[in-house]
Amino acid sequence: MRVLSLRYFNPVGSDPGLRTGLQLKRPSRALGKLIQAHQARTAFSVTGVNYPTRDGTGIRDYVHVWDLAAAHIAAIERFDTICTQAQRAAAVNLGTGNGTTVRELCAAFNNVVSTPLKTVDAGPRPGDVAGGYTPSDRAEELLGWTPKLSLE
Ligand SMILES: O=c1ccn([C@@H]2O[C@H](COP(=O)(O)OP(=O)(O)O[C@H]3O[C@H](CO)[C@H](O)[C@H](O)[C@H]3O)[C@@H](O)[C@H]2O)c(=O)[nH]1
Repeated sequence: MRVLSLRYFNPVGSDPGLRTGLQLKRPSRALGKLIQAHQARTAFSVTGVNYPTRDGTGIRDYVHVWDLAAAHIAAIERFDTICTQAQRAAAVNLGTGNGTTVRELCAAFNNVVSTPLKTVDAGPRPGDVAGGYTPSDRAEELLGWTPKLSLE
């Protein structure tokens, strides 16, 4: 068996034609929670404000679903050259290479909504980590893939 693993970092976004959007009634992840708080006009809880990051909040690599879709197409097209009998398995990180903190995510959200969101600082979620982000050199080398869309 030959396996090509695509390791998404934090997928966000929707179809740029806006034919899809948030599908979950009770989202648990940051962007879904931001949308939920905005719609309900409640405060968004920033879970963890003392991490060793530039503003103390968790840092993640938010990568657009449209870019992830393009990576899948490239993976199918190049599968036989990446995964050979000699090299049967490969793993590729898919991220933007840019870390975004929760406060930066909130600021980006507020740039595109009419009513700015209020935030409240809260304790860290159990087991949560400061986070990280990934370079996409390997994805570029193997898949010819680079992310095209930013958080903005
Ligand atoms: O209401 C919230 C929700 C999240 N965050 C913060 O936002 C950042 C991102 O949190 P997410 O839950 O959106 O993403 P995680 O990377 O922490 O985890 C999610 O993405 C992972 C893969 O990247 C796994 O799939 C995991 O199960 C899933 O919860 C974290 O710093 C978190 O503390 C808040 O401040 N408030």
